Amino acid sequence: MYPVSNMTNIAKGLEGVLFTESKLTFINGSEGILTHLGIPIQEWAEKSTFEELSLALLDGELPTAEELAKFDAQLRANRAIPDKLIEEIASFPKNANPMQALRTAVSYLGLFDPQSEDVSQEARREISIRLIAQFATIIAAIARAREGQEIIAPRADLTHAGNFLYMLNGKEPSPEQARLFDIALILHADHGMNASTFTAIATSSTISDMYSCIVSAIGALKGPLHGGANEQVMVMLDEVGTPDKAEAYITKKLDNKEKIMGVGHRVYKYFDPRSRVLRDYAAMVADKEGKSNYYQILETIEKTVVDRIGSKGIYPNVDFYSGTVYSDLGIKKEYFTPIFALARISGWCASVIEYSKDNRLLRPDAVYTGLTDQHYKDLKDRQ
Ligand SMILES: CC(=O)SCCNC(=O)CCNC(=O)[C@H](O)C(C)(C)COP(=O)(O)OP(=O)(O)OC[C@H]1O[C@@H](n2cnc3c(N)ncnc32)[C@H](O)[C@@H]1OP(=O)(O)O
Ligand SMILES: O=C([O-])CC(=O)C(=O)O
Repeated sequence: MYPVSNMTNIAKGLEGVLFTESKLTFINGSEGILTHLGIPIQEWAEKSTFEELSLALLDGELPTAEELAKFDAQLRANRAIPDKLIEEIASFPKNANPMQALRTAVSYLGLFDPQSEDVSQEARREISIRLIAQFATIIAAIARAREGQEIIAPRADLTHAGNFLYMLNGKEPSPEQARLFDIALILHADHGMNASTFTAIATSSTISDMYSCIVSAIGALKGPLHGGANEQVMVMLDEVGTPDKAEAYITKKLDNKEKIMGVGHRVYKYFDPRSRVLRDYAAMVADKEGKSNYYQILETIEKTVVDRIGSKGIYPNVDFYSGTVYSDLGIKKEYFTPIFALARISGWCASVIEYSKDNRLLRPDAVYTGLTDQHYKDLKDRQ
């Protein structure tokens, strides 16, 4: 008989387990507070840019104007992707899931990077800059190819957000549209030890290469319990149809013990502060464009959920309102999760770099609950 460990210490879902230190992101889930480098997310959204937050996360400090200008120039200079990759993306099956396509494209991109096997901190940072820049080009190319449209080359004279919308929609966005998208990217850039960041770190903890870390993270973000929820919220809105049907729809789902997408969070037991910022923009868009249908449905769903299960700590998360903002920018729901990745690439890279400074192999354990004292039985003796 082998010793069998006791079950009392299982932290299911690693809930509340502290495995490392980080100076990047702080979350207070009971009060709905999120900060990066100690600065509230609302201030980042109001005053900063995705470029600046990305650099601040990579280096763990606010950049000077000169450092930011250099980083911005590096991003602009690194937007192009290899022709071979463009050809490959153009040949992906049209019905492939865009997150599968992204995972494949990033893996393929790594084959062309002569630095890809270098796991030094300097190389990890240089690769990160290229990945942040090239994610935009890859995701826009995947969307265009999937829609049967011509792939558009990046432009160096536009901001990161503006250039992405240009490559995606085939026309330059207005400054307001580019800024709105920039804010959405800021809100999604990092979020502590979420499942995809943890996955990236787990891969990096074996001293694996940057591309492998990011490909692992894309796979984790894809699921509907994490980044995939934003697309599912739009599916729900289309199922509901009109605002007057929202309350009955949600009540029925909750009565049937079904989950509502875009609400609930492992850490937030109150409003996710990112959902408040996005709600304000969603409301603005609804008023301005007279497109209030989705917004009104969401408002009713929010009220019904908070009334019914707010006491369990279930409130809207970041995925709840983001889709309506993206829809207004002409983005189809199939691309919402890749767009989450477009922002989260900064957090993934920054977290891998931070963890690698004082690496320790991640290797938790499981309580063994299987058989003991068995012996191999020949196939012929098994029933
Ligand atoms: C960017 C992001 O990743 S944000 C999260 C995006 N994901 C979603 O929006 C998917 C919907 N939400 C969920 O599935 C969950 O809230 C998660 C996975 C995000 C977090 O789940 P957990 O921390 O494991 O919470 P858990 O499942 O223990 O829920 C606690 C209670 O709230 C209920 N609950 C949690 N989320 C929801 C939901 N979305 N709808 C209805 N009830 C819910 C659970 O059924 C459970 O009820 P019970 O105690 O009566 O059994
Ligand atoms: O932190 C989490 O578990 C999920 C989340 O909100 C994010 O990744 O943005």
